[in-house]
Amino acid sequence: MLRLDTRFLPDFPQAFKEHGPLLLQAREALLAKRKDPQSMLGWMDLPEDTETLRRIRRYREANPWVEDFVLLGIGGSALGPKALESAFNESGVRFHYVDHVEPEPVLRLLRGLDPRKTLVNAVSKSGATAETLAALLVFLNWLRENLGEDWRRHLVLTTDPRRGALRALAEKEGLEAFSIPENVGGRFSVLSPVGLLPLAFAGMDLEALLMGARKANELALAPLEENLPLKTAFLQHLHRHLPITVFMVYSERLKYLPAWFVQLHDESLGKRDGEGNRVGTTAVPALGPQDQHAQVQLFREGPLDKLIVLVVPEGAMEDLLLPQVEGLEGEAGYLFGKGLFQLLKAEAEATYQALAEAGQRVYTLYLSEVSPYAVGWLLQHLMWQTAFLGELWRVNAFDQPGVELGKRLTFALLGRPGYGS
Ligand SMILES: O=P(O)(O)OC[C@H]1O[C@](O)(CO)[C@@H](O)[C@@H]1O
Repeated sequence: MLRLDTRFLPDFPQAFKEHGPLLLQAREALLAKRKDPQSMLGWMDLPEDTETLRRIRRYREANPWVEDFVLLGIGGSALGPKALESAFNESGVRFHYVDHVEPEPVLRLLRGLDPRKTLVNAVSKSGATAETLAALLVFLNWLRENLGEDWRRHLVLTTDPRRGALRALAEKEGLEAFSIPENVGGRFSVLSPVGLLPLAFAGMDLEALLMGARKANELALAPLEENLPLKTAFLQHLHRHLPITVFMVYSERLKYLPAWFVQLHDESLGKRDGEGNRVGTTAVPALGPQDQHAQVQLFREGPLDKLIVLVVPEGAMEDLLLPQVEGLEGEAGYLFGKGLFQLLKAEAEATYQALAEAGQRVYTLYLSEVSPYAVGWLLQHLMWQTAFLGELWRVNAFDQPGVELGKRLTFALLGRPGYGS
């Protein structure tokens, strides 16, 4: 269950009603592109793809020996699985993410792994990402050196159905490979094999995850009054004059979710529009209660230049009672006999009120609980929010031209042929 609370934005309901035609027009414009394979809207259909889920489950069952799962990938090829595995891994399989190029942690990882018990999943839609290719060179060589001809069973690829270096490698070596649909972009791919394959090894309830995402799809197509994604897209649109949008999650299990949202929001919406104007707001990640002892100072007394979104669970899957401890009555007596979740909820509510009191524009998305269903709903909801904003801000939410120069300069610095010196 996902519930929007805008009690500190009293002007919102009326403004939402007044902008109804604009919002419905944006939705129509987006949906009109749905049939065009170039439109990159395939993420809308992922929650219905039960055939891929069946294939992934069969692959998981055929490989019960895995004790360490190493994901090689970056950006949308790592952030989604990392966020969900961190929240829902109950399997005992250890996960490692090589989504960087710092040698020491990679060396430490290699020295600690047993290749016979390790499955490496290289994830790259393009098959051209330098960080992922570098990691693949290391781990493919490591598997070959340690396992001989058996190495092929320990490497699975997730990539484009037809193109790119990873697809070519899979075909040449007869490797197991899963496809990222051509019309699904990286930061929208968490419900494709990019997320589903690792999460199957993490023992996550993937049916519930996809069921929640289907709920978000249903609401995105609903009439205005029930249309949660249009409501939060409009909240972002109404506050587009504020340069910062804070995404603050009150869940330790979801601590990697803000990084996933930062890529989704900033890489989709930080663009030039049709007239060449620079468009976009900056997503700032935050974690409760950690940032009550950090960024909240800035949010309370710094510039009133932020739209703040709190993501707060309303219930716990299980709670932990705080015992009485003799000698701590003075300072901690008010906690005796309360549940830890009661403290989490009180702190989230207090922060919500304190931020509103400071004059920041703030709203809350309440999750019924941190469950696969509720988080699947939230992820797909945020993808719809982002896609609607692309229409409202007249930008292409599904490309990322701005990241290309850095890649070309890297190639030149490394002397890649055809990229200058
Ligand atoms: O999955 P790939 O093609 O390796 O891309 C990884 C990431 O790099 C980007 O393409 C940006 O360079 C992101 O959009 C993407 O999530």
